[in-house]
Amino acid sequence: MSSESVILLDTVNFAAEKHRSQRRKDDEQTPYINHPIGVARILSHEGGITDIEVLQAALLHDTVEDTDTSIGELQAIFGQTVARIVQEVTDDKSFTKQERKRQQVEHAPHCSHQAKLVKLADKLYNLRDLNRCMPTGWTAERVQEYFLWAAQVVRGLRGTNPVLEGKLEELFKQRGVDL
Ligand SMILES: Nc1nc2c(ncn2[C@@H]2O[C@H](COP(=O)(O)OP(=O)(O)O)[C@@H](OP(=O)(O)OP(=O)(O)O)[C@H]2O)c(=O)[nH]1
Repeated sequence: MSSESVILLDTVNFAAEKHRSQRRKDDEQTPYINHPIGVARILSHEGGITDIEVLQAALLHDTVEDTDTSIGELQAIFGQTVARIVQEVTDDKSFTKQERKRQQVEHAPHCSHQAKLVKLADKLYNLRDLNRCMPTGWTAERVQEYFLWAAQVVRGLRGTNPVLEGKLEELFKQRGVDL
């Protein structure tokens, strides 16, 4: 097995252990790990990304925001670059949800190219997931609001990956949202 395959298996195993008890918000309570794996797969299979550190960061992108993982832990195990990308895509949960949403829009254009890739794939996954089924308790209005907000973030990520941006643009168009 190639050393990169070994690294990716180690990374996905770390993420799976960290997200072990978490579920998505859909009625089926899909295991949360499906999301980071899907984000990494979008990058490799649709975005044509082979940069292993971007793929690792995608697998780990919610570990600091949503589990007990620290950036220092990621740095020690996976190195400085992977930890830095994850840091860039991690919301500061000490702020209100509204403020975090505002910060994502403001920060998107200033992220590194690697972090922008992870953010694009993350949004693509979540928007497709919303088209697949509504999270428990969500209304059609909340879904539309998420699309509108996501478009603001994606506007700040333009010029990063034409394929992913094209697919996002199509999803926004279907909802009547201009990019
Ligand atoms: N579409 C969808 N999303 C789900 C599901 N389960 C969990 N999520 C997560 O919910 C978040 C979007 O919901 P919001 O209402 O905006 O945020 P909240 O988590 O603070 O409630 C996203 O996380 P996030 O880290 O806030 O991502 P993002 O909003 O930064 O993209 C998404 O990954 C699901 O079944 N479907």
